[in-house]
Amino acid sequence: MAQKPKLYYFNGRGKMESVRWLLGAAGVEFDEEFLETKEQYNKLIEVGSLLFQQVPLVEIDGMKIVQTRAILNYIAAKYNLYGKDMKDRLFIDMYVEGTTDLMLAVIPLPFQQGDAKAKQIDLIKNRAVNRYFPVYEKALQGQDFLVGKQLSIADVQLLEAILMVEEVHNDVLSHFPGLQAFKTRTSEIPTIKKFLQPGSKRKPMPDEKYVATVNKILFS
Ligand SMILES: N[C@@H](CCC(=O)N[C@@H](CS)C(=O)NCC(=O)O)C(=O)O
Repeated sequence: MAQKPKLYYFNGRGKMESVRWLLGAAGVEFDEEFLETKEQYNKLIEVGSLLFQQVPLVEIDGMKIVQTRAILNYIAAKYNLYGKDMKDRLFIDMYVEGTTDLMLAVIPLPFQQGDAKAKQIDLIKNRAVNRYFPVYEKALQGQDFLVGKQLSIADVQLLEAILMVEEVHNDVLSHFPGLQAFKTRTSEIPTIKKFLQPGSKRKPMPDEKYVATVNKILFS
């Protein structure tokens, strides 16, 4: 039996969360090693596991792979979540880059304070409502999935992004009926439903402990 993928990252969302989501949606079980100390991180660098001295790192199919996009693309292709042809993949990639950009606006929030944080919160709403969500609302008109007739990484990441933005602005979908329906529909897909249940590998909103661990390992 093939070994389960193993994820190396902090015990929190960050750049690894989309990988957890994608494996969850694919129905693939995985193990995790959480970085708690600088020694652990330095050791991964010393033994040559981190190509660019950065996590996320995923051990899968006998390889140690880094760079979030590369990891996600590999998993999406392996588990048939990457469309049926080159043209599908092109649109999937564009949609995924959009949700990635939106989520990259949310990820730094726990590390920010005061005015900078307030500005970032405003920016997130502005970008979600005026730039990104209208595109997905339109793309979903008359169809269940963003690209073609099957679930892809683009849908999985869109649901992740919607839930993430809703944690900051809970009314953000109020003018997007298509996205509301998409959220309900996609959350009912059995593998995703399971991933959304308490006790799954999905990480909660980052807390102070997570922020302190990341700061200690990367910035001290
Ligand atoms: N392009 C990389 C960036 C990864 C990245 O910035 N990782 C952070 C943790 S989230 C890191 O390891 N930083 C240490 C460093 O850059 O020296 C990716 O998307 O995976």
